[in-house]
Amino acid sequence: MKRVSVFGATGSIGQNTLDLIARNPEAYDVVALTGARNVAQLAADARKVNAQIAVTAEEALLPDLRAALEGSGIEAAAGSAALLEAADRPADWIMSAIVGAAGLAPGFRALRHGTTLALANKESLVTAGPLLLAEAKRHGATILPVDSEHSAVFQALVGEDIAAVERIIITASGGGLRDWPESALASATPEDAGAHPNWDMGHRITIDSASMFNKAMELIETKEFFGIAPEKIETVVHPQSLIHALVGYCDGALMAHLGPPDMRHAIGYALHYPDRAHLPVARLDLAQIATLEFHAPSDSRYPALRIAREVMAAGGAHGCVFNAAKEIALDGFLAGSVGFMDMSAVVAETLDAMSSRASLSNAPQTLEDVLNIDHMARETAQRIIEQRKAKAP
Ligand SMILES: NC(=O)C1=CN([C@@H]2O[C@H](COP(=O)(O)OP(=O)(O)OC[C@H]3O[C@@H](n4cnc5c(N)ncnc54)[C@H](OP(=O)(O)O)[C@@H]3O)[C@@H](O)[C@H]2O)C=CC1
Ligand SMILES: CC(=O)[C@@H](O)[C@H](O)COP(=O)(O)O
Ligand SMILES: [Mn+2]
Repeated sequence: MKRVSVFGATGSIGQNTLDLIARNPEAYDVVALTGARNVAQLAADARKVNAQIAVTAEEALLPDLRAALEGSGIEAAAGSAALLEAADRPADWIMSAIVGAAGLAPGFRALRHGTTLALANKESLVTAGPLLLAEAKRHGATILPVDSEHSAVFQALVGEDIAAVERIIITASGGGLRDWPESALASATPEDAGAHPNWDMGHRITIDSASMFNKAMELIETKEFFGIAPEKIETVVHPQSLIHALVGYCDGALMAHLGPPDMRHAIGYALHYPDRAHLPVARLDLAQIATLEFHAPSDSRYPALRIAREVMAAGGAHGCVFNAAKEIALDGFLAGSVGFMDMSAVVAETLDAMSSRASLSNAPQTLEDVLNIDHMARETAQRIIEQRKAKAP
């Protein structure tokens, strides 16, 4: 039996992962499930898959989790130390699907044990890519990409020499506001931006799709994970989200990965890797689809893409600042204190402010370094939001 743990089990990726695991219960021994606020779901899933332990990130919710697990024999725990302890529990395969930089430390910890880390948490690579990959190498651990575009690239690279890659193209749906006139975007609300045209995902990544911060993160994720020069990484708007990525080789061949917009494909690929197994995803009917469209993303509509290019060029700790500032700007948007188009301004101003205060040119050497820079960037972004509010008419 494969010993598996799911971090972020109550979220969109976590639920899709558990769907695959629950379809084949005799194949898996579930070690740990983690969540945060949704302890009812966490406890129900822990019972369903007979997990050893359920952990909520929210210490105050431990009594609720204990009550929900009463009589099951399943351990309950809470808080950040408990998340790390869960990552220390022996497992062959661990899904990293906590949202935000909060997912970095548990995933990083799990690598110590030489496990296979299925990485949905893109923030880990944006924030600390080189450190994470080095930690995996040090301990003989494997990181498998789960983000749909990166899983697609990974699959298009099987049997190929990375040196023969001329370009990588990751596709973008254009997000929930793609049909809005650009002049109206400034007034978009979280509700407007929170409906994705193709994918059913968590609220934060759905809004990041609308602003293209999701694609901006994915450009950086591509650079970090595949070690490809930024100028070889492109994005193209593809409204159907059926081609997830393409890899272009030096002979002009372009290998595309197609599939329905269902994350159980990328999760299942990582779960069964290096084998392929039957997965319960729809099969594409190309004659029915008939048309696949593509167009270049507009620079003025999606400033996040330009910022990501600057971050990739600058390297060092800029990705960490970029992600932290983006998380704070998104919090502000959700709270109504930052406009939709102002999120990119907050991120750009935070990068400017941090560059003048401290040298970001060196890659962080330890997890503590990363967490310190992340903390500083969050404070800086928060201050910039306050200053912008004070200046607003
Ligand atoms: N959804 C998708 O299809 C895709 C997602 N990703 C990436 O995967 C990750 C997860 O995304 P998604 O599943 O959509 O997100 P969701 O918001 O649906 O789920 C997030 C999960 O993280 C938990 N969580 C939230 N905050 C914390 C915290 N501070 N500490 C510990 N756990 C926490 C949540 O718990 P609770 O709900 O109990 O509060 C939940 O289990 C993100 O990094 C995202 O960018 C990548 C590609 C596709
Ligand atoms: C499913 C997945 O991988 C998401 O990251 C997806 O890419 C979001 O869609 P867009 O960012 O293309 O709108
Ligand atoms: Mn993606």
